[in-house]
Amino acid sequence: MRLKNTCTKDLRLFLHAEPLQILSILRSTLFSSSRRFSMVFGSGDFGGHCQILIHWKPQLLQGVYGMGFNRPSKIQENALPMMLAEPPQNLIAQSQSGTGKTAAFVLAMLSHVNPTNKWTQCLCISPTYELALQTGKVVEQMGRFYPEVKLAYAVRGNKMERGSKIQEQIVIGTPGTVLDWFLKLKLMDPKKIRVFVLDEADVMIATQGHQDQSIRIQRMLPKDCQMLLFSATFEDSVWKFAERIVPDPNVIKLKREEETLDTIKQYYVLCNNKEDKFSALCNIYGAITIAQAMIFCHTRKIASWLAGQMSKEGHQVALLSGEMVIEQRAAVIERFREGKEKVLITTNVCARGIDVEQVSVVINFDLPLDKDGNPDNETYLHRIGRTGRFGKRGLAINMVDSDHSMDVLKAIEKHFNKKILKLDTDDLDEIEKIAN
Ligand SMILES: Nc1ncnc2c1ncn2[C@@H]1O[C@H](COP(=O)(O)OP(=O)(O)OP(=O)(O)O)[C@@H](O)[C@H]1O
Repeated sequence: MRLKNTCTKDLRLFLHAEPLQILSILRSTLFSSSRRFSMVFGSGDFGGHCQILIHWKPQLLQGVYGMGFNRPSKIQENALPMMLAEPPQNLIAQSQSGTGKTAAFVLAMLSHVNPTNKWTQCLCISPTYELALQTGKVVEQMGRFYPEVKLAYAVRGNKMERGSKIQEQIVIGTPGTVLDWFLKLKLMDPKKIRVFVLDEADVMIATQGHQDQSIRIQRMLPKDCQMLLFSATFEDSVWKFAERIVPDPNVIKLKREEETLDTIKQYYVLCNNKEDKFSALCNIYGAITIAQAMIFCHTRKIASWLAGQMSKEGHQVALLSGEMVIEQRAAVIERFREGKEKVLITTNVCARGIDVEQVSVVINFDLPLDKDGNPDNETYLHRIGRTGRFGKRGLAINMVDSDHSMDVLKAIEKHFNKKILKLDTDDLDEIEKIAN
């Protein structure tokens, strides 16, 4: 067992260490001195220095390695020791999109479950149906060598009978349905929950009613239940919410300029109108090979116009928008994930958090604005985070078509303190260069 540095921030564990050895080192270094500490760490560096996931259930390690994970990301390296500690530690954690937060808390949930107990012990709430299903998929994949652990989805459409009891140890759902399962249908006992995860806290509070529902759920849980909250961004409102949800937390937080990943290159293109933006898009497609792309538009009308134009050009296009029922949306995302369509055109909210590995380019056909027409930095971050997943390189291209959208771009640039470079889409050589 080689341990380079025993300071909490820099704890490095190397492959081939026995799980029990690791555990005892973790206990003696991380947890004995102070129960509460915070860390700030750099971005985009998957370092390669930490080589093992701390674990002791062989079925779970098998699942982790079976997913092709052989080293943890920075957030996993930092958060897992706290999440897996005894006694359980509470955690508020921020990490950029696509850096492995979901995988981290899924591993924590799976490791805390007692499979012989046939009741719900771990509860994860997600802001949308799609995200709940996506997280469930990770549970299924990671837990596939651990079949004793079962999963249920507390989402709209999953009809349950009042008074029946949920035997699944892990429940993933959206806040409204989870509340119904607790209160109206009495399907599970909140007092038996040992791990509570709130995922995508920033998206959660942006959805009407979810904030209050989340707080109501949290209040029903036992005092010693482990509370974990994750978010890609931490505006003040998210932070206040997080503190209400997670008492006495350990905190992992990023500096503002670390919020955008260095692995995602950001550009803007100057255009005059939507037709002009479309021809810039065609030039980009003509110059570089794009595995899969996501294109964000401000309105459904523009999104469907663009989908029509791109289809005429021979692209396989999928359109995702808010007016679709959730099952339709899930089906569109699934087809895109399977690579049946190469382009996904969408409006704002429903595409947050979607994890599709092959997305190499994100295009903001329209820059993100909040409901008052101001720059929406959080949404920008979520959108560009659909590419550059897990240390891969990604490209984000913003279409600017007015003085106002230029102002929006400048404001976003200033907010994240990251340069967004100009791209001339008439110059094919230049486009080719940025893709390399
Ligand atoms: N240790 C690992 N090694 C290799 N790949 C990993 C590892 N952890 C996660 N991944 C993969 O990286 C991608 C992003 O992971 P994940 O969805 O957990 O990120 P996230 O931070 O939750 O993203 P978001 O904030 O967008 O929801 C997924 O495809 C996942 O399978």
